[in-house]
Amino acid sequence: MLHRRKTLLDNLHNPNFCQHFFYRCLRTKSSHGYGDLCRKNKAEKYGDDEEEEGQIRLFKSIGQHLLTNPRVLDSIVRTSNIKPDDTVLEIGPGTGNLTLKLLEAAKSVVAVEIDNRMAEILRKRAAERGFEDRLNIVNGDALKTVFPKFNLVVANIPYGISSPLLAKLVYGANVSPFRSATLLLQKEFARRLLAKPVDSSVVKIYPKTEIPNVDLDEWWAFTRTCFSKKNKTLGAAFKQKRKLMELMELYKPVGLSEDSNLKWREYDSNGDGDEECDSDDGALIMASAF
Ligand SMILES: C[S@@+](CC[C@H](N)C(=O)[O-])C[C@H]1O[C@@H](n2cnc3c(N)ncnc32)[C@H](O)[C@@H]1O
Repeated sequence: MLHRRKTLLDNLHNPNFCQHFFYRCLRTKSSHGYGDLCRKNKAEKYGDDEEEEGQIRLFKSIGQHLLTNPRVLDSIVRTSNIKPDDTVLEIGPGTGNLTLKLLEAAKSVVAVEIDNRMAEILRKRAAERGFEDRLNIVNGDALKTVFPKFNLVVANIPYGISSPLLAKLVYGANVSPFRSATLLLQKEFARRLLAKPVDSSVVKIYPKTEIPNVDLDEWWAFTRTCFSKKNKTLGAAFKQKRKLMELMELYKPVGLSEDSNLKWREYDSNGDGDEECDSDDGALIMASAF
């Protein structure tokens, strides 16, 4: 299992690994002409940050921004390099603007959508185009659902779950190996993921062929400890006594000597107190370090 998970690791720092593409005009107003479904119930469920777009209510709290620019949609599909025998996983298909394009190119599409209004619209649109037999709609939370088999990922993913979703794709148990993942990300997230300024928010991730010889659980604990506070450099983190003690705890099983323990303690310049944990940054660093 560990071996299989490691084959999914992405070298996101390698310039040949990630490609950046267009970023302007990625999100435009939608006008699907579908009815205003379940407005009251959804507003209660997702909070009051709804926004009317066309005739369907969108909820910013679950990242509902629909992509309607055909040029952008076509570019994403081109970038994905879909082959006729591919099964594509799309997370957050919304009303299906991208899904229908994917279905034109792929053998089949697995679409995981949390909002049953969107899932219904997608189902209807796919049936109108005769695609229903090649579309598997999973109506549920992508973070909790076990994905059916797929071999390629293409998605305009919901911003709010970008980090845990990426971690699930890369490290998740029961996640199929995939050839690449073409993801439309929030620009700020793409910048953090690649650890450099970006002028695009579409990234293409390729699974790594060489597997780093590390224990992923140890690595995860290490990165969480190092990057547990937003906007703090490693240098600043390592000056904290509490942080050093956490690292010492992590290293105990591999037999760090007492001497090095003492040396580390000498770096404790101010030893300030407790910190909040930002697992989002931890997950990102964990993914990008490979
Ligand atoms: C940025 S929109 C993209 C919609 C569509 N793919 C497009 O490009 O027009 C994100 C979609 O993800 C869905 N979504 C949000 N959170 C989700 C989750 N946890 N699991 C599955 N889908 C989710 C939203 O309902 C929304 O349809």
